[in-house]
Amino acid sequence: MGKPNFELIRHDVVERVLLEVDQIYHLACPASPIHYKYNPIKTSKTSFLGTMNMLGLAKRCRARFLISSTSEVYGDPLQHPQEETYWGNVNPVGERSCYDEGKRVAETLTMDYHREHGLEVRIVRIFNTYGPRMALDDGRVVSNFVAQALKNEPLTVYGDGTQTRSFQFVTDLVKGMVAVMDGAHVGPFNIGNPGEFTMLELANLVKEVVNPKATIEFRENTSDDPSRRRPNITKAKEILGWEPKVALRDGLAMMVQDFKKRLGLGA
Ligand SMILES: O=c1ccn([C@@H]2O[C@H](COP(=O)(O)OP(=O)(O)O[C@H]3OC[C@@H](O)[C@H](O)[C@H]3O)[C@@H](O)[C@H]2O)c(=O)[nH]1
Repeated sequence: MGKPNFELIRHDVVERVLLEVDQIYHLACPASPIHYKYNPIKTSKTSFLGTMNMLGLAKRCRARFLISSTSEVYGDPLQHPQEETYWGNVNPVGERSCYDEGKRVAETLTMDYHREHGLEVRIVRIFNTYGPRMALDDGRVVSNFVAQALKNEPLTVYGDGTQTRSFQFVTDLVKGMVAVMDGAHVGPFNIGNPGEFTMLELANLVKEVVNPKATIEFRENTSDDPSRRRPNITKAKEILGWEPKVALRDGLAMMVQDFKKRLGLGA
């Protein structure tokens, strides 16, 4: 921002756009379950038509194209931890499938442009990510718990809290994506932090780091919630020399500073 060669354009990727570019990081899509389920047909359109439009743009400019895919392509995984070679266990007719199947077809389109048109493409599968500047109403678990703990509200644990996730700090993700884009391999690459936690463990860690007086409230879980998730990152480590550096406890502390400011609680 403010740099002479920087241009910010607000545009819906579902509509075509003519730009001159060398590289495309195609990240456009709601990623929080409450947001992608809010308008599921639009989520599918964004994943399919949006990706097709961005691939068309990459083809016209001969630009290198990176698709931000997701750990959700593995669905409720029967393999644990998940390797890139795993084809996944996704419900095609469930409430999450607009996103899961949307990202799966986005990967398919990406590979077809690569095979049919020789386009240079890269695929990253992003695992749960958190960090400063997340929307306060994002709805994903880490930002929910941090905001709730700061506001002295109960931490809302969905289901019995035994489901697991592996959380990566945003700066690790950005470094991973750039390493994939600048590297020589198409992927797919899992980009995530293998440190795995149950939601109850996460709630207790947030209590410890943010507010020891916070309480926990159990809520009904959402449908098709994956029971466990953890990336195998051997491929990214060996091929790209990338691995995450920020531990959950340290990442949470950095997030708290930012959330405090934005909630008007003083840093
Ligand atoms: O307040 C909450 C929110 C969520 N949860 C639970 O926490 C777990 C994680 O839920 P989130 O909504 O943060 O994220 P999910 O893992 O379901 O989906 C995410 O996965 C990977 C990314 O690609 C996507 O950004 C997103 O779809 C789930 O088991 C959910 O039930 C809570 O216990 N309490």
